[in-house]
Amino acid sequence: MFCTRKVNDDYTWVGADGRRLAMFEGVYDVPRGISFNSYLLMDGKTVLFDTADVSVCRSFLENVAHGLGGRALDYLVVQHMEPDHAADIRDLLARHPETTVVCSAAARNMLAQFFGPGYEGRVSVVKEGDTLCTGRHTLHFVAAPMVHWPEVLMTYDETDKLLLTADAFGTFGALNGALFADEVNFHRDYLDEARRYYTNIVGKYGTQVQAVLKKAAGLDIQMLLPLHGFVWRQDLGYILGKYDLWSRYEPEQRGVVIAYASVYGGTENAANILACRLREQGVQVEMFDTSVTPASYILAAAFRFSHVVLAAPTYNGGVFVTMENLLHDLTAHGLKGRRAAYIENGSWAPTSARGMQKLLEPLNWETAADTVTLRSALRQGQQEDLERMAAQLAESVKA
Ligand SMILES: Cc1cc2nc3c(=O)[nH]c(=O)nc-3n(C[C@H](O)[C@H](O)[C@H](O)COP(=O)(O)O)c2cc1C
Repeated sequence: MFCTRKVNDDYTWVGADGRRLAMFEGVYDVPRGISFNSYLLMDGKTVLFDTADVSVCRSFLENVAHGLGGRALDYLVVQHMEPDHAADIRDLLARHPETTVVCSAAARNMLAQFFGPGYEGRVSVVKEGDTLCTGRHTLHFVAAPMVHWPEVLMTYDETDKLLLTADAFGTFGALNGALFADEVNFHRDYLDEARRYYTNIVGKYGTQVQAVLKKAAGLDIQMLLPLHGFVWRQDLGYILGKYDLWSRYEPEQRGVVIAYASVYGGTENAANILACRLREQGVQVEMFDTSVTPASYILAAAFRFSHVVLAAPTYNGGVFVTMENLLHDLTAHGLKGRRAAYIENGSWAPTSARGMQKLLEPLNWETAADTVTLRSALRQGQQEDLERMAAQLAESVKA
């Protein structure tokens, strides 16, 4: 049975929630599920914006059929070829031989890569500035290359003043019956997952996001329709403001993320003591054990806060493996402008601070405090080293 929601008079959400996915894109756990959004415009011509993930194909096709109410599907606008939105294209086009695919030239090539030959005759390639009139509605295509794939298009409906944003403004988390961000307490219940979605999936492409935000600033936008998460029809400045900060790599909050790795507890002990000394000085702290918390959460926290403390044992002459993994992730996402401090540990030749700094070199982070070196465990007098680190960090956080 169909499960759809009206966005407005002419647009209908025909997507689906997924709650059985263990790992989104094979990397990100999604304990609260994820939605795969697709939108149907019913006008003189009918237009579907993107398809959905293979896991929700049956519900999606049922929703589209219901939304069309027996009418032909004139256009499928493919804004993004990533399979969580494009996997159902083949099934959809098999059911609708009348449909023309509207997409960028890069998406046309990917269509052939994913689905083989046979679609060329059904594709109409559009580029930035091209329009499609469907009757009452005029659609403008806005190129959004590398937000976060090269073929991405966004679509601006100048009639209803809404922007279909592809993966931008998405969030992890199923919709659970809500469609609009103003139907939930987004700030309290979804912002963390929106940040984790943005920073991990789009975060590397801050420059490209800034370019799209500049284009968006020139449009009168009343609604944002992303491919995951909620439709924004109120307080658009809130989410646009977050995207502006995140894409400029500006922290949302002054404070310290402490990410530590520890085999036997010595490094963890030092990290806990440092957290106490920081709190005593009124500094906001968030702590993560890199062996327990997936890197995606720690990366998102590092985007949120201004300072990062990294604490890890030396491991076979290098850095303990779960910390090494986190540092690769931070570097891969190009997070700029954080200030860092390091706690290293080793039972015979502690070198993990140097190892961590080397891994983070491409980010050019400034160092905010003297490194603390443990030899197996904190020894008498080393509490003072941690106090000094906390004082230096507190000064830098409050600067
Ligand atoms: C597999 C393995 C490799 C290690 N390699 C080194 C090393 O190369 N240099 C060193 O000084 N300590 C090395 N250590 C020792 C740990 O770094 C040291 O015991 C440290 O104090 C552990 O900190 P923790 O109590 O936070 O787990 C190694 C330990 C293990 C288990």
